[in-house]
Amino acid sequence: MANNGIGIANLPNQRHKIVAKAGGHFTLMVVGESGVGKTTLINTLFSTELATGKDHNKRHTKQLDKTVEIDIIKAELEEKQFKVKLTVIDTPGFGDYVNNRDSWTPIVDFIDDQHEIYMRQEQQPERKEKTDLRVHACLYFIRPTGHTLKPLDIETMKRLGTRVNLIPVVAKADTLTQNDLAVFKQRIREVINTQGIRVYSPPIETDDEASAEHAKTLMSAMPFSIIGSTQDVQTPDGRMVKGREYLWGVAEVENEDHCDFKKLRSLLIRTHMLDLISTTEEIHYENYRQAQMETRKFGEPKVKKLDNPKFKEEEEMLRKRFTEQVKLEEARFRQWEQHVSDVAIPLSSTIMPLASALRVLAN
Ligand SMILES: Nc1nc2c(ncn2[C@@H]2O[C@H](COP(=O)(O)OP(=O)(O)OP(=O)(O)O)[C@@H](O)[C@H]2O)c(=O)[nH]1
Repeated sequence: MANNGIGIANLPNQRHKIVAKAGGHFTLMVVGESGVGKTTLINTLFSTELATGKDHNKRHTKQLDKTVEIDIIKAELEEKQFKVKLTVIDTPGFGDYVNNRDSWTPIVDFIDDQHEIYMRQEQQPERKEKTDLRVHACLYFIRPTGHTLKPLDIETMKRLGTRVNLIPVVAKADTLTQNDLAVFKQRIREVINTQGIRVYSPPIETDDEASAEHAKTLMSAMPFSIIGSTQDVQTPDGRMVKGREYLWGVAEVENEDHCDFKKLRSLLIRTHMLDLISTTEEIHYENYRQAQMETRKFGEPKVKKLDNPKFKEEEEMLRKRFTEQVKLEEARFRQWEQHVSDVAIPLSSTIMPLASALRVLAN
């Protein structure tokens, strides 16, 4: 029978057409210390100058405002007539300070707030045009120290993993030797396991051997080592590739022997974008919704957390200083009072006889 595009068997094609026409909406968050290569990777991933780098000479001035910022970059990408509205959430300022305690708070709050905004919109009678900035994947950049995860990495990843599809990446993989990189990745995997950090794992489809195999390869490569570069360079054997040139040769972005960039790109853009979107909806958003529904009445606004731990710390310090100042002033006042009463006693001893003499005179 000729396939005329009608029937249940054609549903996947129909769905493909509908989805292709409507396009997708994908939100990617990047978290990592300054200069770890976030901007470069974003530009390498999407082959465009999507994100502009920061002025690294001015980085020291960030110490003054002491907050992690949230930058939103929007772009529309098209590949093979499939449009994707891409939103990249950058988080400059993370890990830049001497005391980085709680520097994950603005990031975690942003993720929660997006779930909250979406949930509130769903509860409205008119639900057509929803603003949706729920984060579908979060790339966590690990500095290539070659040692292990830092406490800040562990604490932040723990909090991110329960809220979002967390994908850890080892940044600037070209700065480590292949051997050191393998050891570093193994150590990170061990810490992730022992600390119970939840990371995104692609689903293993039992009915599709090829994709199950692909998913397994992706999983075993976690945390993905990456090299970012938008520069075209020539390899010693004459190929033009995206990479970074060194005296010893070229570190190639798309060479699987050099790093896992291709695997990461495949996961994000080619094979698992839809899964990242649906797990965000079905797991992370549902978790948030359920947790909120258990503690709030329908339609009730969220109690805004004013107790940012960082502000709380400052408030506590101010209160202490104020109390000390008051105590000091009180002591000074008491001293002065004592002094006044010491002076007043001899004075009263002269005034009193004078008063009785006057009274006698008056009589
Ligand atoms: N060796 C090496 N250097 C890299 C790599 N990726 C980026 N860099 C360099 O690292 C520096 C910082 O890169 P950015 O992409 O601006 O880093 P960032 O994380 O966006 O930094 P902020 O914008 O300050 O948050 C630049 O000089 C890049 O050329 C990489 O994979 N390997």
